[in-house]
Amino acid sequence: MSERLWLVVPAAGRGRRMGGALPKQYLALEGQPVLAHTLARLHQAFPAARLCLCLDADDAHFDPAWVPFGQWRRSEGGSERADSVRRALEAIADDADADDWVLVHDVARPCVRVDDLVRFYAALKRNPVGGLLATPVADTMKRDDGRRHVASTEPRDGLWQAQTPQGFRYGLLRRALGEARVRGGDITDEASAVEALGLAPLLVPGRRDNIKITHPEDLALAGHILAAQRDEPPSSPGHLHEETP
Ligand SMILES: Nc1ccn([C@@H]2O[C@H](COP(=O)(O)OP(=O)(O)OP(=O)(O)O)[C@@H](O)[C@H]2O)c(=O)n1
Ligand SMILES: C[C@](O)(CO)[C@H](O)COP(=O)(O)O
Repeated sequence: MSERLWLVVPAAGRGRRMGGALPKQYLALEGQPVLAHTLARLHQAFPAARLCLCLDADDAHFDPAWVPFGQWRRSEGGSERADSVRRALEAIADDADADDWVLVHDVARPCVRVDDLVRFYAALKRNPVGGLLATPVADTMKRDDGRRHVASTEPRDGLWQAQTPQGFRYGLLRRALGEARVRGGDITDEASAVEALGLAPLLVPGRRDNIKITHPEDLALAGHILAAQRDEPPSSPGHLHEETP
């Protein structure tokens, strides 16, 4: 059987840093819930992919009308993001092959560009380990002394900010997240679980407008980004970083 593409969208977070009663994936962004924007972008890039959407078991806000995919299923979220993704991989186990690609994309990143999604997937195919969209750190980095005073200025050379999607073969990702669970500790993205196996995921240069809506001010920012992206000429390079060698 030929390899297939699965999209896993963790959408079971409570949005504690955002605050408010409604989880951030259901907040209105340009007249639509954040979740609908994110799924629409993924569908534009990968219309034939199979989607697994991680939702909280008690989610009272989700509407299946927001899902544009023909083939999709929902899985139950876990207590942490990694648990939600792990459960999604279990939920597709009957149909997924070890060599299938799985792209994991936060529901809270609705501004990801369709051309970056397509470019990212193409880049993955050139790297057996898989990889992630990321941007080089652009600010001067300070370490604090625990009391909000600067202890040191840290070199930023070689530092990248991890984004999503992060993409790996199904078999590798399932093993990596399974072993991470046994080891314990905090895994905030898929790549770190794969790194712990001694492998080196590819850093695919992304763009800084693929923000994660985390804090209250991010929602307005996402609205401005979507509006600006709409007004861009189709061939605009945006703030794309050079491809790494
Ligand atoms: N148990 C969890 C926690 C997070 N997520 C998802 O993982 C992504 C990134 O997480 P984050 O921004 O931390 O979202 P929240 O957990 O909702 O936010 P917070 O940490 O502020 O509570 C989001 O798409 C979120 O819905 C998830 O599916 N299951
Ligand atoms: C996966 C991620 O979006 C990459 O930046 C991020 O690690 C999620 O982290 P969070 O602390 O759970 O928001």
